[in-house]
Amino acid sequence: MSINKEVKRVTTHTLAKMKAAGEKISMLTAYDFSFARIIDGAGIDVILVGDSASNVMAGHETTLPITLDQMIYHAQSVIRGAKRCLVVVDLPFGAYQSNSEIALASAVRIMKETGAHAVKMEGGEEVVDSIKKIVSAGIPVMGHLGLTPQSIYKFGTYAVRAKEDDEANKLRKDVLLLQEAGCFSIVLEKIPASLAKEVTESLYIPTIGIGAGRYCDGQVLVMHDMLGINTEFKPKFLRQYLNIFEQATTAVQHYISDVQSGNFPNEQEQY
Ligand SMILES: Nc1nc(=O)c2c([nH]1)NC[C@@H]1CN(c3ccc(C(=O)N[C@@H](CCC(=O)O)C(=O)O)cc3)CN21
Ligand SMILES: CC(C)C(=O)C(=O)O
Ligand SMILES: [Mg+2]
Repeated sequence: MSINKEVKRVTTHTLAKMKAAGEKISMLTAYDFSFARIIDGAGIDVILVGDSASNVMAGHETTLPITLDQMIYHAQSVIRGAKRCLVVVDLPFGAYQSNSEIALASAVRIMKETGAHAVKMEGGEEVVDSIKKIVSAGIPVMGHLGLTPQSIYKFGTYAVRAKEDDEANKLRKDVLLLQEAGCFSIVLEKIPASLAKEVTESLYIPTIGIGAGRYCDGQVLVMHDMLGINTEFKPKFLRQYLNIFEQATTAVQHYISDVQSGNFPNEQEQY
C-alpha cells in the first residue's frame, strides 16, 4: 500500500495491536507543519488535528466557530510534517450533525484534500448512522465521548461528565455502539477514572483518555497546553512539560533590547 517505504507508518491496525499487547498509545494535537515535524520526529503514535485549533490557533472561546475549510487547511499543513504517525482530523461542529450524507461528504473532503488517515467525531448513539456510513466508505473513524466540547452550550460547563448513573449508563452503551459501528478507537474526555477503566476493559478497540485517568489504552493532550504555550488553561488533568510562554517572552524581550541598543545585528550578522 505504501509507495514511500522510508518509514513504517503507524496505522489503525498498529493501535489495535498495541492495545492487545498492553502498550500505551501516545497522542498529541498539532495544527501546523513545523510542530507536526517536532512531534512526529519525537516518536508520537498519533497526531490529532483537533478542532481545539479554534481555541489555540484562532483565539476563540469555544470549538464551535472553526469551519471545515479551516480544519482542512490545518490538516494539509500537519500532513506535510508527519512522516510516521497516524494523522486523525476532527470533523468540526456543523460538518456532520445534520445527517449521515453530509457527514460522509465532510469526511470525504478531509481524506481527499488533506491526505490524513482518519477522522474523529463527537457523540454516541446520535452519530452512529453517520459513523457506519463513513466506515463503509473505507474511512477510519475515531469516536469521542464524555465531555464533548462541541455540545458545551447543552452541558453548560466543562465539569466532569458521567458522574451520575444515568449519564454513566449512556456512556457504557455508547462505547459499545461506537465499537459495533466500526470505530477503531474512542477518546474519553473528563470522566471518572473508574468508569474509564471499566469501559476500556469492556472494549477490544483502544480508548484514548484526556482527564479520564490512567487506565485508558492511551493519552491525549493539547500540544499548546503541555508545552506551556497556552498558560491560561490549567485543569487538574494537565501536566505541563515546558513553559514556552515564559521562555519566548524572555527571548523576545532580549531581541527588542538588542535592537533598541544597536547590539543586533553585529559585524558577523551583516553582509
Ligand atoms: N487549549 C485547549 N485544551 C484542551 O484540552 C481543549 C481545548 N483547548 N479545546 C477543546 C477542548 C475543551 N476541553 C476542555 C475544556 C475545559 C476543561 C476544564 O477542565 N475546564 C475547567 C474546569 C471547568 C469546570 O469544572 O466547570 C478548568 O479546570 O480549567 C477541560 C477540557 C478539552 N479541549
Ligand atoms: C482534546 C482533544 C481530544 C480534541 O478533541 C481536540 O483537541 O480538539
Ligand atoms: Mg476536538
